[in-house]
Amino acid sequence: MEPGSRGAAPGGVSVSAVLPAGGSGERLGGATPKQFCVVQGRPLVSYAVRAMERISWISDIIVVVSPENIETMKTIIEKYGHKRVTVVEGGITRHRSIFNGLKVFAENEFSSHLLQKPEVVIIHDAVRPFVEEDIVSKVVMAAKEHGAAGAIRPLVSTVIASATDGCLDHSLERARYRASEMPQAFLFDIIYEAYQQCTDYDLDYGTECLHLALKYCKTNAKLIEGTADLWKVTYKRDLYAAESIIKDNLSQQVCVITSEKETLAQVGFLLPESLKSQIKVEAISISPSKNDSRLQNIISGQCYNFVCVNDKRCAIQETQEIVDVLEKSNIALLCPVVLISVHLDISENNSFSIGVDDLSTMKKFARETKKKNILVYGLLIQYKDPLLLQETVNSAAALIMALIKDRNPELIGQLLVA
Ligand SMILES: Nc1ccn([C@@H]2O[C@H](COP(=O)(O)OP(=O)(O)OP(=O)(O)O)[C@@H](O)[C@H]2O)c(=O)n1
Ligand SMILES: O=P(O)(O)OC[C@@H](O)[C@@H](O)[C@@H](O)CO
Repeated sequence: MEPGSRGAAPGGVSVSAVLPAGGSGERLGGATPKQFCVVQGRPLVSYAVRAMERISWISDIIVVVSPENIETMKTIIEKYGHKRVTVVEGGITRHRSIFNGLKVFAENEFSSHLLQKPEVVIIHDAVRPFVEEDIVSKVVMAAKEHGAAGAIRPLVSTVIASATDGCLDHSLERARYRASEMPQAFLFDIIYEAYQQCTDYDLDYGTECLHLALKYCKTNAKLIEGTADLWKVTYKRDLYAAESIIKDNLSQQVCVITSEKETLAQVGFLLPESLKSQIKVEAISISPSKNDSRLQNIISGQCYNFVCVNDKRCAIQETQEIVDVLEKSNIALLCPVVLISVHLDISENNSFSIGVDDLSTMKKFARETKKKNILVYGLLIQYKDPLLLQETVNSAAALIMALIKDRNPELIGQLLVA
């Protein structure tokens, strides 16, 4: 559902979310706090915001950032068209940031306008980009019933306690314990009351919101088994892992576009067949016009990869028409789209030649299109002997999959040869 339209919250409760994003990311290193590190062209925080936006029954999304990042966050919201988002100033610790995020519903000193207090408030670290509606709904429903709820995951390592001499004192039976993850959710009044009663020690050294609800409101949170992708980006390896998962999510489907021309029909059939063993393929035979319903449906289905098979030496015109359709659809606003322009040379003597001018035209076109977050690559399929057609098409399919999976902006405008 598009952000902005309201759906029915689970159990009919009003729900809002607080995303703490005010940290400095010391453990990850680098000058940029991890929530603002760019992954596939977009800051990490934008993924968590988008995940909450997609949940239509979340009324307000509060992003809590450090004072020096307020403007950065507002720019991100503007650039990526995020809706229902309010930016609030964070504190020197995560608990203090979360508390500030909650205050915007209770005290109007923290925001230019007092937001409607929700019955249930979700708290979700902004550096946990992979959160789906299902787990959020389960946690919210459990919080409505129990007062508090949180996602948990099995421990990977055993928890041990060290003695003062630095040696093992004891270890915990791993099966009895779980890792506390996010999202968490609370009846607003419970978690707000808990934060109001917090000592400075709690606010400065605590790491667990569920504990605050228990300590100050005698509320035993309901624990909900979460999915493996709820992990938090903490170290550099986590950022690499997040990028890899996002690329994989973008590489699930490809649309192969060929025209009805006879010269293209064979490759236009063989190429999708060769790709089908590696990726979901939508093959359409059209001259891409702006209002072709099949192309529009494929784009609406969140397809981020397109292959355009042409028989012209430098088919920028056809590719430009697809770029126009993609740009109009806004699909590249949040994630880069891969567009591979396949040039077919099946002439007897391979007279088809791509000159320096063609290559520089393609590079120039690709550089311009990159500004629209569309990555254009060239691929030449040439063969003389019809018996080599299938082998050449298989090689082309392998190159197409490599370009889709890698989504490397440094290779835009280059011409690969199958
Ligand atoms: N003063 C703080 C500290 C942390 N957070 C947020 O709380 C979430 C989880 O905290 P953590 O992973 O510890 O983030 P950092 O504190 O930035 O990491 P580090 O401890 O490595 O500095 C992050 O989204 C972080 O931005 C926050 O809002 N305000
Ligand atoms: O301790 P950190 O600041 O790294 O991250 C906060 C985590 O402790 C927290 O997100 C979960 O344990 C759930 O409370």
